[in-house]
Amino acid sequence: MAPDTTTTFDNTTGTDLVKQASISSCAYVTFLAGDGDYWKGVVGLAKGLRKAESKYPLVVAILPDVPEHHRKILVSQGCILREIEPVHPPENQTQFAMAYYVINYSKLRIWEFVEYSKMIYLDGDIQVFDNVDHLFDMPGGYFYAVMDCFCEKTWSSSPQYQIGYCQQCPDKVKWSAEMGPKPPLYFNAGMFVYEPNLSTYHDLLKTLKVTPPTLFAEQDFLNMFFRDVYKPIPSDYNLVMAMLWRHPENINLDQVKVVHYCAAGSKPWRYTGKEENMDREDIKILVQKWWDIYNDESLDYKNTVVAPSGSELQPILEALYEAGAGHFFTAPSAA
Ligand SMILES: O=c1ccn([C@@H]2O[C@H](COP(=O)(O)OP(=O)(O)O)[C@@H](O)[C@H]2O)c(=O)[nH]1
Ligand SMILES: OC[C@H]1O[C@H](O[C@@H]2[C@@H](O)[C@H](O)[C@@H](O)[C@H](O)[C@@H]2O)[C@H](O)[C@@H](O)[C@H]1O
Ligand SMILES: [Mn+2]
Repeated sequence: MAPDTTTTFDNTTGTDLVKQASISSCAYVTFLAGDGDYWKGVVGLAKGLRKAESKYPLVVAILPDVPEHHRKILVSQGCILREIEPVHPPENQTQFAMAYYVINYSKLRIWEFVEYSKMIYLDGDIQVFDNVDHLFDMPGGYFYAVMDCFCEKTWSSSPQYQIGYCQQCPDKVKWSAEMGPKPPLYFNAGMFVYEPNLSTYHDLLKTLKVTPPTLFAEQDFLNMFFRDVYKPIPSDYNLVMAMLWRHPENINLDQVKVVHYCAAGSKPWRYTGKEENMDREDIKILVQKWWDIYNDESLDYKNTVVAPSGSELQPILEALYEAGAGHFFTAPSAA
């Protein structure tokens, strides 16, 4: 849990100016690589979190190949940029489900962000339509994420797909014993709640060195690594798009808070409607909802929060700034 900073101040009037300043060191974090168009996803996410009135910042773990003009756009939208070095999986002839998945191992760097006690990772192709800040209050020590679905063609080379087994409907086609041990619950790595920690970080990198890459790259690796502490959370917190046509019985679109545009052809900023399932009415509505936020100028970040001077507030602002709230306002000017 994020540490609560109980701060009370005596001032000349002897009143407590601040009963409780809970500077919770929590933040959302996403990942951006390359000079392509995923930066649009990150801008959409930053504006979506603002629209959902989240009280936490969005950190963007960026690879060195993200160009300066994309970085400037993200900063202008209030993002906190953290440049990371790529993480490469061991040399191997693995065919990833998507060739570009190899860069996704770099996500592992976010365990190094220990200035935050708890973070929620969100892919750049995710949008948050309702406030999910309460996820930061869940008990610590676990890895929270939404269960994935094995029914898309991207899974076609997996044993699950070959027998038609999916954890979303385990009784439809049962896992047969001769297939070996039933796979443990498996999460989608596009959204998860985790606790940055240096020893976990070093353990991740050390374990990666001796783990042959597999179909879903870092997603498979994270599922293996956090298997014993993984706790499923409802799909409202990460609607893996294919669930809409694969397991509609498991989805209540009215309750969905977070949408993951991971199905082929569903990235809103590239949407043409031509790929399979992309002509569905629910997809068109979700893509339009993403664009409504992306195009909403009232959601653009404005440097509106500047520390007001004034002797009364000064000691509070200095304490808050020292306690790490510096990303909410500029350094208070000397009294
Ligand atoms: O060219 C790329 C590809 C991926 N990503 C990041 O890596 C995440 C995972 O890739 P993607 O979402 O495309 O995988 P999917 O969830 O669709 O399988 C993206 O959301 C982005 O945050 C990126 O920044 N640039
Ligand atoms: O690098 C592996 C990626 O694997 C996952 O994407 C997949 C997975 O969800 C499949 O189940 C879907 O069928 C597929 O569409 C989707 O792209 C994560 O979303 C992404 O963040 C990243 O970890
Ligand atoms: Mn994604």
